[in-house]
Amino acid sequence: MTTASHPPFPNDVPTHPLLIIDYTLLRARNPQEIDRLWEAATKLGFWYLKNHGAEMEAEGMFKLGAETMALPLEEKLKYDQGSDGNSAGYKAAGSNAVDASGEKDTVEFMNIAKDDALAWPDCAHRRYPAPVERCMPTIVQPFVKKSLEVNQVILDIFNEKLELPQGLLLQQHLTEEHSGCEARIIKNPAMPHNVHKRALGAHTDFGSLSFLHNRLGGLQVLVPGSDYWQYIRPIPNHAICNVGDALSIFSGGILRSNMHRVVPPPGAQSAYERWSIVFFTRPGNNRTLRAFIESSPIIASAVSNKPQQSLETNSTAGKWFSRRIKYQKVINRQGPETWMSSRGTEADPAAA
Ligand SMILES: O=C(O)CCC(=O)C(=O)O
Ligand SMILES: [Fe+2]
Repeated sequence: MTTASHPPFPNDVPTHPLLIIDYTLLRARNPQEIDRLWEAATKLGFWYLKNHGAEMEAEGMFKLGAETMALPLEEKLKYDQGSDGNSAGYKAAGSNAVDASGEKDTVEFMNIAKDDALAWPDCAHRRYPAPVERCMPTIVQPFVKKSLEVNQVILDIFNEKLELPQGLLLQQHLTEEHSGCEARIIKNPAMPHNVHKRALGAHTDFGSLSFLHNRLGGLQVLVPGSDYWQYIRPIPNHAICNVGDALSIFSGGILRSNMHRVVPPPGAQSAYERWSIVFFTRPGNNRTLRAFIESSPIIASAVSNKPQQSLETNSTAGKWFSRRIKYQKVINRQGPETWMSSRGTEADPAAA
């Protein structure tokens, strides 16, 4: 990994530590490592993952990202995700709000749907800029497949810890079913030292599991019980994993979908472009988002202990996802209520 080209994360900036989970131990179903993962996933919902085996694939995605984002803006805009709630495609900087006031974000994304990556050379939803199409079989597909594999192992472990019937969580996330699963390339421009614009507003992730690779600081979490943002320090070759809304809802709130945001990197790192690569595992579009109370006594008891929390969304994963994307868009904004319409579990005070 190329870390030499930018200054290290400053030592004088406070960070929030995360548990470091070893994927090779998880794959071997090591009971102690599973307990540590469980602690991380239920208390904060974030952890580092080492030895995940996707280091080379992520590196390929960083290179592809640089080539893709270097295209002229007008070329990238030909692949725009639009404003109707579709995620796949390009999201220009400034097209999403970062808060209820409608302030604009500073990041650009290229979202590549898992369905398109796996259907290539056919197309499931849409086509992508030339570098992405060219690298689909050599870089995107291997990254998507590795990420799916890692997240499936974690889902299977959560399934057992939640005492769900075998395979129930995996059935919500079948690879061959169309879903919002996607690979994302994120670029935030270098910012002048005195500019503190939020790159990505405070949010919870929409899907089940996020597998994130970043190099510069800027990711921050709001730790339960505290009211200030804390940086997560990037560690070379360690992915940052987190639970999203869908998995939190399926688990009756036992697994935590925690608020996070992205701000410019701290200290001398702020003079550099910030890049990240994410894979989001999300349920099949037709799966209903609700707690599995009939399938697990521990989920049933978690739900009955928090009667105020709304875990009956009456929404499919596809609709939930599409609503959140649509109402984040500045172009769809009518007022603060539009931002509220884009919210997921973070809007539910009982989930805090
Ligand atoms: O870039 C990062 O470090 C985090 C990105 C993120 O939170 C997201 O894309 O949902
Ligand atoms: Fe996120």
